[in-house]
Amino acid sequence: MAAALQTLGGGIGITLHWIAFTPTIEQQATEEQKKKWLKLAQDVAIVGAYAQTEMGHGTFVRGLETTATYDPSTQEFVINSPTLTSTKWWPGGLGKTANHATVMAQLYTRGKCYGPHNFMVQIRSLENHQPCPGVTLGDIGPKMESNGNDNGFARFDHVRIPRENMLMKFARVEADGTYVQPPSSKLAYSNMVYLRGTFVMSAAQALASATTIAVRYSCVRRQSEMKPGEPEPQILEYQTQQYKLFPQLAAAYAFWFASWFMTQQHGSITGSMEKGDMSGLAELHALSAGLKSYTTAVTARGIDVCRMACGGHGYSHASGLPALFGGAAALCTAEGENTVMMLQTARYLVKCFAQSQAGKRLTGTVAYLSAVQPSPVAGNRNMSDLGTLVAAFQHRAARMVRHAAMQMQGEMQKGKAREDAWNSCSVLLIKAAEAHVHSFVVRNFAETVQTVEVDESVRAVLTSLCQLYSLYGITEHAGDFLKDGYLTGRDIDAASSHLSAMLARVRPDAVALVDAFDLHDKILRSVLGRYDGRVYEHLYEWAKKSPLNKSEVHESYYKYLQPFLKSNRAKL
Ligand SMILES: CCCCCCCCCCCCCCCCCCCCCCCCCCCCCC(=O)SCCNC(=O)CCNC(=O)[C@H](O)C(C)(C)COP(=O)(O)OP(=O)(O)OC[C@H]1O[C@@H](n2cnc3c(N)ncnc32)[C@H](O)[C@@H]1OP(=O)(O)O
Ligand SMILES: Cc1cc2nc3c(=O)[nH]c(=O)nc-3n(C[C@H](O)[C@H](O)[C@H](O)COP(=O)(O)OP(=O)(O)OC[C@H]3O[C@@H](n4cnc5c(N)ncnc54)[C@H](O)[C@@H]3O)c2cc1C
Repeated sequence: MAAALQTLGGGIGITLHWIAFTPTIEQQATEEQKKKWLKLAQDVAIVGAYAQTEMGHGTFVRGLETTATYDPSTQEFVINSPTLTSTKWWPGGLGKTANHATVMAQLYTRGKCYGPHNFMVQIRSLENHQPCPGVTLGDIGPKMESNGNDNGFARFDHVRIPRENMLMKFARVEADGTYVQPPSSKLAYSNMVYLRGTFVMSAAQALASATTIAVRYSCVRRQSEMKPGEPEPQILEYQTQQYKLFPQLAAAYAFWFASWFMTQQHGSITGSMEKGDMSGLAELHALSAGLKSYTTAVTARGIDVCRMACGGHGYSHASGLPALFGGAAALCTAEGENTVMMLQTARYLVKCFAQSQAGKRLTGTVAYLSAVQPSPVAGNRNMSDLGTLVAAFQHRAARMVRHAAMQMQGEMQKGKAREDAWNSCSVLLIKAAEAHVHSFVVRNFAETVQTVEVDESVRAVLTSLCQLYSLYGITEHAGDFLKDGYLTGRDIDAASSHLSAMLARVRPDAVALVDAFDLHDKILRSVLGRYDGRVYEHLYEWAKKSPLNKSEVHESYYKYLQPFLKSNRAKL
């Protein structure tokens, strides 16, 4: 259903109905409210948007300007857009598709502001789809990609909704206007944590798609001479092509396994939260924010590497790679801009470091921060051993977290306010948080390949892929590992030569590794990545369908070129 609506063409966007609007009802509505709206949403009897971001604020949720003011005399909330910058801006489906929206607004009752909360607002008539009274709607215009989705704007002119339309699972407003606190003010943000977790899977899927296209095409494409007089080789025989593609292929698997962990963590922690135990929320937020930021950034860069590895045809929309890149680029900004998200993870790491310094034993994804010894023990390490590689990444992350936190402490000891010290160390903090997430992805990848129930021959291939991913990370960030002598130059050279060996070892399984994603041609939508490998015939057919080829001489010749040529010839 969703796919059908999605492919209806321009102006229809139902993605956010499924990934944001409906989950918000599931996570933030009371049982009573779920009875009223959840089935309607699940059956697409209503279509919703998740309207949080405004023209003036996306990152800083506490700065949102839309207001929801409680009127006890009518037991209604008045939803209002007081300024131009309070206009809701970007929500998917808001422009032309949705007839409902969960609107994030500053809640006012009895003259006091209680911060951002979610409200269910009907925005279009269920009869004729016209905007409801007081609601102004529209599309925000063409974007980098995903132009089939009507990301829209909305303004509210004192729109009245019943008190019961405030999503009240966590916080409540009683009939007399009394505000009842939630167990944590951040529970209103819970759906963002959920969505960020799903972005990790989207990143894996996007990178899986891009590597499928590029690896298959690299087996079809033959170019140049490796040895004089020999036939042109498949471009995948070039080590440079393997160096471009196989780390992205390994990352797709690494991120897919990380998304398994994220899904499991989200389920178990939200399960505990349902029973009132909020203790896991902070780590869940930090992990989802960091993984979302890290995986989407690596994926966007990786898709562009795949695009470039396909030469000119990679730049054509026939490849499917520009569209994938545009989508992945959106994942870097949406649902929490990547820098801001990684800073959230850094904030959590600095807190955990301080607790560890105070003697607390750390657990979960930060346990290694307490265990790692500051003084490195140099020596000839076995750079093909997964345990050695995981330990190297954890040492690097622990060192960088410690360094950033100590730098910040130093700034504050010089008299800087905490916020100023934070800002002046934020580049170090970002790098430390990235190293932390990278070490988590490596450890999780290694643990998964060692425990996942597969045939031993498959385990061997996945182990090679994990070694390749880890060795690539070490050689790409060699300076971080060399800095305190934990790894030596010899170790880095060993890592580099093992990486070359891994490229050669993965080569025979490369096509099987992408075929394992089982991405149908209809999903891949790529002439270059076709399962049957008949690229050139279908590239020609694809080109012939270009709108410009509808006429042999395009109308622009008569309008512009012909007069221009004539006038130039007349001057000769
Ligand atoms: C191997 C692979 C196999 C593959 C198999 C293939 C299968 C087949 C699949 C098919 C494949 C097909 C290919 C698919 C390709 C897909 C890729 C293309 C997709 C393209 C789609 C385009 C994108 C569409 C979707 C877009 C959806 C976007 C929706 C939105 O954007 S909604 C709006 C999102 N907005 C935000 O996120 C706002 C961000 N800002 C904030 O969250 C907050 O403002 C803040 C930055 C966190 C700051 O908040 P505060 O100021 O309040 O907090 P402060 O920093 O002061 O901290 C206070 C304490 O609060 C804690 N805290 C903060 N937030 C949270 C929280 N959420 N939860 C808990 N706690 C929180 C914080 O930690 C502080 O705590 P303290 O330190 O203890 O004090
Ligand atoms: C394709 C797409 C779909 C979207 N769908 C939805 C949707 O359905 N619903 C919805 O509500 N929103 C949606 N959004 C909006 C999205 O959530 C916001 O764009 C996103 O949260 C980023 O906020 P912003 O645009 O205000 O960026 P800004 O925060 O203005 O970012 C600009 C720059 O400022 C920097 N910056 C900001 N704050 C800090 C800080 N504290 N420290 C350091 N640097 C900082 C950022 O790192 C960035 O470099 C969508 C966006 C896109 C692109």
